[in-house]
Amino acid sequence: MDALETLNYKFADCEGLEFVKIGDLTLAKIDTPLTQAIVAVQGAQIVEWKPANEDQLVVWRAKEPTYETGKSVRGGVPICWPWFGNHPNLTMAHGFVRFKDWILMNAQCDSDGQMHMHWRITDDAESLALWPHRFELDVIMHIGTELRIQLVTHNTGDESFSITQGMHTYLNLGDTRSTVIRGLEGGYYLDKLKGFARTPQDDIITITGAMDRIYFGTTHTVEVEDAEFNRVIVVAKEGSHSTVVWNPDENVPSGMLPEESRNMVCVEAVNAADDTVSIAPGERKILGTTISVRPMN
Ligand SMILES: O=P(O)(O)OC[C@H]1O[C@H](O)[C@H](O)[C@@H](O)[C@@H]1O
Repeated sequence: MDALETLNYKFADCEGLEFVKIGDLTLAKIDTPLTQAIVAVQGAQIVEWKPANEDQLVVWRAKEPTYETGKSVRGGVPICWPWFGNHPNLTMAHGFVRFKDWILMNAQCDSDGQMHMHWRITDDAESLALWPHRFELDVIMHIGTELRIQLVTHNTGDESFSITQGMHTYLNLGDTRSTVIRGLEGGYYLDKLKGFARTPQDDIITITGAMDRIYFGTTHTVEVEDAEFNRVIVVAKEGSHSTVVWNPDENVPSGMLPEESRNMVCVEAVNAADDTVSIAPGERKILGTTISVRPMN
């Protein structure tokens, strides 16, 4: 049996779950009375998600992404760990776990159609060469009318370590030009497009061009009001004191067409820059995010 057949055999009793291969990647396709989602084994990455009763995806995926080993699918919720953003020496942004194949420890579908998945990776020779610490990393997903993801870092070594991390959540919008983002006003952000200049955010956010910002002191829920699709996407979080808001405008990265930036924004539950997390030997710490959606009117 190859890896795909093994997964389909092992989780054959889990209704609404099927494993398929696209390009290089093995993907879990979830289709239940409550929800539709795709999760990649590489990176334990949610690739797309919506509640079954929504017409449009809530978690966005590029129209023509590449499904390649060593590359995140453009969209979804890439897991960034153990560093978020650029590394001082390596060219690899957002850590290495988004490029690793994760082990699906368990998958279970409730009778109402809610899917639960538990993914794990641990340190190995390759990870230790990039980042010299022992760890066990779990991703717990509850996929239903809401999408809840928890990233649990367990320090299995005998020295403390420090991480930055993120749930790089892409949200699907009818049109950025008629979208506002509430919940980050009143604080400040570091503007990556202006040399990380510290900038106050007095008002609610509108998306008028490229933005790449880290908002600080933001533990609370953010609401993304999308007039075009007449809905509000709610991003709640735990264990995070910073939030990234990103839209590339026409400077799109690989795997995305320039016109597609009108239909997405990333609102990311992160621990970024000075918002580091220190984990003692034997300790576990959680970063979590919950995405939900409601009608605007
Ligand atoms: O292309 P990626 O490595 O997935 O990164 C995509 C984006 O992620 C974050 O939101 C960063 O703030 C951006 O600067 C970066 O361009």
